[in-house]
Amino acid sequence: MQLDVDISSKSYTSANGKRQQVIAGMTFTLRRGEVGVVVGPSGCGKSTMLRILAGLDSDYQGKVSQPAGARLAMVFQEPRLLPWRSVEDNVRLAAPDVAEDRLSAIFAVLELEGHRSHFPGELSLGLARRAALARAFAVEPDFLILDEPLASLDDALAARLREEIATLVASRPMITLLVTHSMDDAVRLGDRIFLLSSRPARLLHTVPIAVPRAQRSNELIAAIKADLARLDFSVS
Ligand SMILES: Nc1ncnc2c1ncn2[C@@H]1O[C@H](COP(=O)(O)OP(=O)(O)OP(=O)(O)O)[C@@H](O)[C@H]1O
Repeated sequence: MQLDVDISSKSYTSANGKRQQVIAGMTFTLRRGEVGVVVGPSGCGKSTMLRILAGLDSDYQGKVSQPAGARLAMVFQEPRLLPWRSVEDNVRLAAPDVAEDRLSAIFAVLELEGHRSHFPGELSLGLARRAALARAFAVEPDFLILDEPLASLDDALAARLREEIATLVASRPMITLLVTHSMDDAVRLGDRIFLLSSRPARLLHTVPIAVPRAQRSNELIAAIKADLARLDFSVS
């Protein structure tokens, strides 16, 4: 089971009728069990790429082969929860067949047990993100897409949520693709890092990280980040 991506071009037509190219070339493969992390400057076309990979946008040049029969879950930048449903109902509606013990395990990992009956309007951004993640994992996806799941959280909460994502990713073999602005998140979570250029996005470097996630010491992470800093690449 693998995801094959070969996008040669993607353009939008703006309100004034001008065509704007957003993606200029991206070819990569992700296999089952792998976490791919996409890093690129703001506005370069990352969310656009994720929408294409999720099958939400077919207006591009190239070819994307999702794994046959793969169940997809996507967590958007803004947690899209149904406001009139509790956290637990949001999850159950997306995953009506989820087993009780699996549901409890997911809520426990994400520290949501005490929030099952809360409504989205009562949640902080961090909690809402975790609820959206719980919903994605309850679906038991084969292909998981996460669009900046740790953005605008404070450092301590982002670090905890990153650990929680790593635990969940380890709990089932799937293809995971995550977008982030943080090289630290990329090096801590990724098996392969895809570094994109500014708009129109082009894949500049693919950086594999061979050491298993659980064995990455702070020293190793710092060394990999130092190596990455030597590449011709900037996220700003
Ligand atoms: N539906 C659309 N119609 C026209 N232009 C769009 C549309 N969606 C995105 N764009 C433009 O495409 C470019 C890339 O947007 P996209 O959201 O993919 O970037 P991004 O890398 O995810 O940005 P960020 O890091 O800020 O989240 C931007 O210039 C944006 O304005």
